[in-house]
Amino acid sequence: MGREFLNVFSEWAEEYDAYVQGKDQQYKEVFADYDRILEEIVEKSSDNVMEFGIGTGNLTYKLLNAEKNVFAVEPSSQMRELANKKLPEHFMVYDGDLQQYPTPPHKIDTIVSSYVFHHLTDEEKSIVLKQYNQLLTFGGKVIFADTMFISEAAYKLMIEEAMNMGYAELVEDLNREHYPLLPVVYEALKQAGFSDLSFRQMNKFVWIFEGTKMSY
Ligand SMILES: C[S@@+](CC[C@H](N)C(=O)[O-])C[C@H]1O[C@@H](n2cnc3c(N)ncnc32)[C@H](O)[C@@H]1O
Repeated sequence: MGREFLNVFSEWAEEYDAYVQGKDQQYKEVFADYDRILEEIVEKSSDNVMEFGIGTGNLTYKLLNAEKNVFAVEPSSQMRELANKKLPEHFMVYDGDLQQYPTPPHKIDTIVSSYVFHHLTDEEKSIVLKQYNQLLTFGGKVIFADTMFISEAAYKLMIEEAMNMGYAELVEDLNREHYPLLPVVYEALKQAGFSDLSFRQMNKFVWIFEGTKMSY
């Protein structure tokens, strides 16, 4: 699992930046306030950041501009190629994913991702959050932005709404991938040893959640 959706992104890579800027009506609301979402992650981040699933490098770019030290991981070679064009010449983007990644060369006090966590099943999410807790320095944070739903009913309603709008691609996406429920993520974060948990809704689909490592 984990890399099961990779071909979607390899095919989507060239057009991805147009989507996040609202090119496709079906995904307009998913990417509403995209830049503000990334900027909020940057504001919350400390100096030594690990980023998963960097895509074309939009969040990485903002993190580097804010003078963060970034260890960037992305499994799609097409996405890595596009990110390399956007990012500074000698910046390395590593081949890796949410579950398997190279060891960071420096300590990590913040782990971030945007629009990525739903590639894992709930069980896999729980496992990796425990690993991230181990990876982080004391007081370190996990800060993820992704599509999430407050309940199963809210998830179903969103699929129904997309169906009524005739958004076949979005309906297929919502049915295929593992968009989590907030209470499930809350419990997984707690079980993984994170405290000071917070969830903030950024648009109709996307929330940013945050947890702090307060014990070893
Ligand atoms: C919707 S894009 C988000 C890209 C970028 N983070 C952004 O906010 O624009 C999802 C990215 O996650 C990557 N991805 C897919 N499966 C993954 C996995 N298991 N672990 C890490 N990244 C994954 C894809 O290749 C793609 O670049």
